Amino acid sequence: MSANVVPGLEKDFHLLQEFVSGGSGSSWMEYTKVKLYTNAFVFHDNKILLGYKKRGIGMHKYNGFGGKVEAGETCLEAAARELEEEAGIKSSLKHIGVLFFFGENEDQCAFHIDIYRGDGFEGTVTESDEMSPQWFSVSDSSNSETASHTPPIPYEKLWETDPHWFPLLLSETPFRGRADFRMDKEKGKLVPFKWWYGVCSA
Ligand SMILES: COc1nc(N)nc2c1ncn2[C@H]1C[C@H](O)[C@@H](COP(=O)(O)OP(=O)(O)OP(=O)(O)O)O1
Repeated sequence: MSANVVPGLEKDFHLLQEFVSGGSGSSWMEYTKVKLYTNAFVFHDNKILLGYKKRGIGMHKYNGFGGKVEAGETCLEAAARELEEEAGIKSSLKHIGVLFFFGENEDQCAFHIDIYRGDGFEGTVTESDEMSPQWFSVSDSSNSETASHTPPIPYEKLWETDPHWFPLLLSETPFRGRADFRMDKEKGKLVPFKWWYGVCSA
């Protein structure tokens, strides 16, 4: 296997073309286990639905709707379940990407997050214990009536590495990526120190 293969993204790595990479880290951190998660982003009428996370991982950030894949369910089933539990809606979900994420922790546990995109939805968007849903504009803000009533995507309130791959989600471009976070003792939080994102060329 090539030395440039990003650990965690071995599957179909040869089909990926680098989109963006960066950070100060020279090598990827070691992990000993991987947990499966999902994250679903619903689009409607030139808007994207994001949830303000009220508790748990990523608290106080905006994100898609998702969580752990439970035993006995597929990632797609988990994504649909989490979307309904956290936002009260159903959508026809298409797999659009994978995020492999490692944040320094004692268990050396990494996250494999399957990212889904849904265009349109059924049901009524409803706040849950975990997420407060809100629509954001994906239009060019200068010439859209929708945009004038809907705030733009709050990039500064997403996970710090999300702005790297959001253009791919918005343009429906399949992607894979990895981001490693390290504990910054002065800031008292995990901060990104190495990332790589690629687009699927086949
Ligand atoms: C860079 O790291 C991350 N980026 C993004 N965009 N999303 C991430 C990152 N790390 C985790 N996530 C996502 C993956 C999941 O959608 C949620 C976390 O799920 P949660 O812990 O809330 O899982 P649940 O099964 O819902 O948890 P409960 O047992 O509390 O219901 O964040």
